[in-house]
Amino acid sequence: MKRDEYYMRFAIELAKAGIGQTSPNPVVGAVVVKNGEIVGFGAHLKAGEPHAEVHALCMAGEKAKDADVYVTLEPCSHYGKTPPCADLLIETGVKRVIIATTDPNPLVAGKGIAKLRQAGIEVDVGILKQEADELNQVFFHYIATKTPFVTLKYASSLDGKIATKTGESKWITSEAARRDVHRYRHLHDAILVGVNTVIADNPSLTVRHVEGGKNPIRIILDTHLRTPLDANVVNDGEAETWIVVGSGVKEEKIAQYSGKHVQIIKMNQPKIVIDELLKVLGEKQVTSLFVEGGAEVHGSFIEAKAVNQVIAYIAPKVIGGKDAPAPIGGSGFAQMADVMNLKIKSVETIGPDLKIVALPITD
Ligand SMILES: Nc1c(/N=C/[C@H](O)[C@H](O)[C@H](O)COP(=O)(O)O)[nH]c(=O)[nH]c1=O
Ligand SMILES: Nc1c(N[C@@H]2O[C@H](COP(=O)(O)O)[C@@H](O)[C@H]2O)[nH]c(=O)[nH]c1=O
Ligand SMILES: [Zn+2]
Repeated sequence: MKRDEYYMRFAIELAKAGIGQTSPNPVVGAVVVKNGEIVGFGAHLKAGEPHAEVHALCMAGEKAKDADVYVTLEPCSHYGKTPPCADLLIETGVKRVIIATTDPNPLVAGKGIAKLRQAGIEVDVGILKQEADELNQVFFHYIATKTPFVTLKYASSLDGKIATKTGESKWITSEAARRDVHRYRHLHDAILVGVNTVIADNPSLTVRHVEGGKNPIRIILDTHLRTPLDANVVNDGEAETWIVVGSGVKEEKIAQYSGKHVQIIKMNQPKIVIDELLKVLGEKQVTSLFVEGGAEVHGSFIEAKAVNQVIAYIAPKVIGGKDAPAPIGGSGFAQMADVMNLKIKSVETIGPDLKIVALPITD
């Protein structure tokens, strides 16, 4: 068993090579071992390209016959954009397949394991399952719900303010914390802010502090289409930009943005309903959504119970003032019995700031 964990840990490390670039696929790592020697390994790097097992078996060549193969996710058994790995493992004549976790994709979900066993291959499941599941929390959520995994992020002062009473907010957190935020932007398919943030901050919402970072799709919640025509997000062409508006917005108003680098998404209700929005984004293959505020948007996602992860950056500063805004707007919960409960997943310092990651407790 110890050897199995050793090789699976290596496969998990390999899987991380694809983090942030395999969407809408999961990240997967694979290691081929023969007579106690690693003879091949691989990771899935991009949707549509070969799967981890294919890379690993290709590297192993002849040595893959009668070998042990460690995979962090159940080998696929269907023809997606690539042929099924289970069939390749069988054709190759491997002896044993060790799997960390099953694949909830209805097209796979146990069929890969069944196929291998029917072919007489020994299959062990569950080695380092916890660590392997952690890698693909976004993929597992998306496959199950067809809506994006939502991370809500805010930066506040020690006394819980996201700006001064005059609306100033540059900067609350440090350069180091903001770099960390850019890493999350790179990892996400899309980033979302409300039109008030666009009006107040004129943000670019791009990834600048990360080498080779990819810019997520920029989504602006803007019920009445108030996004300034000269805003960065509308003019810089740096990233795909969608403005989500309510059904009451007039076509001639939408026409004003026709020459801009934006796509207007008109919902079928006057107000933007978060659950509807998430379905629309899921249909557009947005598997992960980074909600960066402001307070009203955060309030609407919390009230819709549409948050899967909260990341709070707390700066050792005191802004004060009853009129200075707090991170979560909206009407809020009246009774303590109704508040949103979370479990703290991690607390760390980044530069002078604190970073807390918390996961909502779904009863
Ligand atoms: N004001 C702060 C933040 N403010 C975040 C704003 O909502 C908005 O996303 C930024 O102004 C966008 O800037 P950019 O041009 O996209 O880099 N976020 C932070 O993490 N720390 C802060 O101090
Ligand atoms: N990336 C990955 C798997 N991904 C599985 O296959 C599906 C994508 O198939 P395709 O469209 O052909 O790329 C994806 O939804 C997930 O269920 N499976 C594996 O055996 N190994 C891999 O490395
Ligand atoms: Zn596969």
